[in-house]
Amino acid sequence: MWRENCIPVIDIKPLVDDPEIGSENALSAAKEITNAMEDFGFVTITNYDKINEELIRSLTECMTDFMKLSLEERKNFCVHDDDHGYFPASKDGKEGFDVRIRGINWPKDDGSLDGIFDTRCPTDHFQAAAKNYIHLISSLAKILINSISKSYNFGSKLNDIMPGHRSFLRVNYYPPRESAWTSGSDNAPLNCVEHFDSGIITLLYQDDVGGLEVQNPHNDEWIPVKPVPGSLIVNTGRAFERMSNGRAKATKHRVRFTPNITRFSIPYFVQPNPEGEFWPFGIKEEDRKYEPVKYLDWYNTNIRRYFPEYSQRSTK
Ligand SMILES: O=C(O)CCC(=O)C(=O)O
Ligand SMILES: [Fe+2]
Repeated sequence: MWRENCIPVIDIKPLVDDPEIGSENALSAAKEITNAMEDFGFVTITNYDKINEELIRSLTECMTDFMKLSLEERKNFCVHDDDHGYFPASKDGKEGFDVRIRGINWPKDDGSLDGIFDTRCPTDHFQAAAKNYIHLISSLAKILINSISKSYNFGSKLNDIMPGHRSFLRVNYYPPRESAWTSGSDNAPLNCVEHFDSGIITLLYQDDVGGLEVQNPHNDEWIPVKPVPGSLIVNTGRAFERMSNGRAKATKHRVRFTPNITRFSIPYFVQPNPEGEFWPFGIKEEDRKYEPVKYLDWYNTNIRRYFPEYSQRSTK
């Protein structure tokens, strides 16, 4: 447990080159990821070169242009009854834009994604950049879900609840501010409140400003998740913790306040079909710690209740 107080960095290329995990190298990358999900709930992965600087720049430039609109104009892109579109700053001062392709199927092996593009974007350029990002990140999601399924003997159970998935991309924009809007359990000034992610996994890009921290559940200490150029972060969501019978850990995280600087992060929240049922897959009935639940019911009763400030938005 918490072998060292720093988040492991893993080269993902062996797994991308061999997603069926036939080679020793792919197997050892898969194992390292599993270990990290159980120790920290967080891992930094390198060498997924499809998400490159240019792709990130085009998305963050579109978001920067959008932020030049007045708040009133930006609010035209809010979708109040569903989980996409613009969300203005609330408790922690962070704002952002959620973009969703309702995945009819889980991505095909060539990375192409069938789906319905739900989100009205501010410009065609924004829409194209978001679509492009979602296509490339969701093929990484598929590789990781496959690796998780193999490591935990899920069989096809997890893949079976992915068609119709409601994964979504969020572009988080932290405006430059002189002081923080909120603080943490230890009074640290924050830019993003302490929270768990709720889905299966989150694939997160953070820029080089820093500030992301994860809590060691054993001693409550906050550990920085340092920006590593060209990397992405993978973290465990509550649903995967449950599916793995508590072996993978969803760990609390937050973003520390940094004065007078704009910060971007881009999470892709991998979530199953809201109607999909899950339980500790691959575990004998008598050893299961959790009952079967439907994703949306479980989210509404468990997650929304405990983190109202962080989950006002639906996962439909
Ligand atoms: O901005 C970050 O680095 C983390 C954001 C985050 O945890 C989230 O949006 O769930
Ligand atoms: Fe998060």
